[in-house]
Amino acid sequence: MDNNRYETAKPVTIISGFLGAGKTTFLNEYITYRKGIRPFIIENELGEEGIDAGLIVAPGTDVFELNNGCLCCSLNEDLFDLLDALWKRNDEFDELIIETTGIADPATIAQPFLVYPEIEECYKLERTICIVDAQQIDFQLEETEEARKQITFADIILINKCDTVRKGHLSGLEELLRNINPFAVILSGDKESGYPLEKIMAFNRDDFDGKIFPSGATGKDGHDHPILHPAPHADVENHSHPDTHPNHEEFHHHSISSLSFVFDRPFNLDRFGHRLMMFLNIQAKNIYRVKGFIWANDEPQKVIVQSVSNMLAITMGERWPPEEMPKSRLVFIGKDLASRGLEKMLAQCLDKDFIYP
Ligand SMILES: Nc1nc2c(ncn2[C@@H]2O[C@H](COP(=O)(O)OP(=O)(O)OP(=O)(O)O)[C@@H](O)[C@H]2O)c(=O)[nH]1
Repeated sequence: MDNNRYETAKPVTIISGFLGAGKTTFLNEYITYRKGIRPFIIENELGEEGIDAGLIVAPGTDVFELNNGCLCCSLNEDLFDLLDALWKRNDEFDELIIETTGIADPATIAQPFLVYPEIEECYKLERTICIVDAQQIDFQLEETEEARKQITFADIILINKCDTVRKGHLSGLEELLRNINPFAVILSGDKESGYPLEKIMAFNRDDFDGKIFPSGATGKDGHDHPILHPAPHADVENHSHPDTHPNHEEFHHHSISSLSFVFDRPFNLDRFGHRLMMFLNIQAKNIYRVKGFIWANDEPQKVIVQSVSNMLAITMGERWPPEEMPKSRLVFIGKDLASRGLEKMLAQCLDKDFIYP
């Protein structure tokens, strides 16, 4: 990267938050609010199948997908290369936004921006926002370390999904979050009533510099070694099952793993919704997140599948492009995922009578 770029350094926003907290939903609002400012978005997803990029609503938004790994560990080296490559076309965008995976440690992703001078010259980390699911966060804090790390490193904690909890719950939650991170600005909102974007944009990280480094991350000074480490190899398994056509990709990150499925035969939508709901109810403690698009019989549109814990939402997306053979893509993220059971359950929901054209 060239030197003396400080004046033109691109502002960077990191959006973190546990699986399904509402990062992509917030990102869509953020981009809409910043109309006229050209964002470049880095979408990092755990599974082989990138789903989030397809859920970005602003047309023509520049989205780069980094899938099948986590920027905070296995893809950390890729981030450096990407930032380098991106700088060469820096006249094409005004700001950089990174949406992390739901289990990323944002401190590791932010570190290069804060302590690596070559990057700091070109990119200025303006804010890290942690999206918190008002309803699920107690469970997530109890069950995982990742949710706590994300809150600890945030400049701004945005309590999301306030529509799903009672008002009284929010004051207790705010106190809990303040105990975890006393330095963050705590805000709240939800997708229906909106987010306090003006306050978020007014936040100036420089006012807080030096105060918010948790253990494991360091301030601007004192580093004389490269921050980006070579990636440890992800543990990848690949199976193929000719009768149902799913592709499995599994890798482990901390104790959380993901399973991706691709099916080229349509689902029976009623059976799918019913079976998945039952499965989630039984497995709610293990399955943190399901997301994807499915091809359902007789539906000209993609069917969007979203679940956080055992809350399942099935909605209609855009039409399948006529030139594209529809395919269902589903990602399951959780602990001790039973791949055989999941595959069997999904295979049972396929439309058995479908005949390939
Ligand atoms: N009730 C309610 N649901 C919400 C709100 N925000 C997001 N959701 C829903 O929560 C689900 C997950 O939202 P996403 O924005 O995809 O969450 P995410 O954090 O990007 O998910 P991952 O990238 O998989 O970690 C979707 O079904 C959203 O529609 C909200 O404020 N209220």
